[in-house]
Amino acid sequence: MSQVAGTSWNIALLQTDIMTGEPQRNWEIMVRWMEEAVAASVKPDVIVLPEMWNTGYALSQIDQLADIDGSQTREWISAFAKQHDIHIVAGSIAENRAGKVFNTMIIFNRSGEEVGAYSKIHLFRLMEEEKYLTPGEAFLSFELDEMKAGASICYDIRFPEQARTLSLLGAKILFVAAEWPHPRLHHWRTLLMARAIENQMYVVACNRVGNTVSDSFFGHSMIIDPWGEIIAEGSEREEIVTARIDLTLVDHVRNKIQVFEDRRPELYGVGFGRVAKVYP
Ligand SMILES: O=C(O)CCC(=O)C(=O)O
Repeated sequence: MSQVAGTSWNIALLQTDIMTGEPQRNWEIMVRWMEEAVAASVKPDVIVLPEMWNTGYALSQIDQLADIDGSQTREWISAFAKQHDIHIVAGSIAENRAGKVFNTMIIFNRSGEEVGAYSKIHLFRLMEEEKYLTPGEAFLSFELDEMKAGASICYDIRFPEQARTLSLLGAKILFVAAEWPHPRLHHWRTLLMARAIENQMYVVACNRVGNTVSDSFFGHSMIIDPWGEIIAEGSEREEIVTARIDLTLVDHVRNKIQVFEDRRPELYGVGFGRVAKVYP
């Protein structure tokens, strides 16, 4: 049974494998995982899916495989959220909008209403995303149970400006969908912890597992509290990673160490900061 809306949530991260280039099969697999998550003895308030779970990194065929306007995904996920009375941060999907393909996270509330959509703004050149995908142009802050949250996709977490901007807009929790591969596990864990500590917010990150011809994805989905403590972490296999989070902890941490009051934005940013001395 859900606790008081907006203060305490049970989270379930669906740390699944993804079949490259098989959207129908991926939907069938994902719906089984979602059904397993909602049937658990502790029913989740929020379930989170990984990045590009409809197609995987089938980039050379992505314009044919991407969901047109995300309409099929929207119909399916909205119906599931409403039927099961849960919020769904639907990872991200390849979405074809007027012939351009975006890597888009879509979020639905318990009533099945879409409360936000965010297209990845930082495309990852190491996987040639910029050759096949179009970047989004805006951050996304959204609300679930009147609690402000922010959206982030994989490579985005290397850019602290995004999470900082979202927390300045009021976000108390950052949802991250990822397909983050070996050998950069150390980066994944460190960056997620840093985003939680510096912004004094929950970071809830779902990463896929499994292999493609070129990459091996390590899972290690994580739920990190605003002190930077890891309260749940996945293995390298398919599983549902769960934890209960108390969102009132965010205000407690922000009152204890007043990072947001102590910021000096007038000194930040190249061209804005005053450099006292330059050596040599
Ligand atoms: O930044 C990284 O090391 C991984 C990023 C990534 O795999 C992605 O954005 O898809």
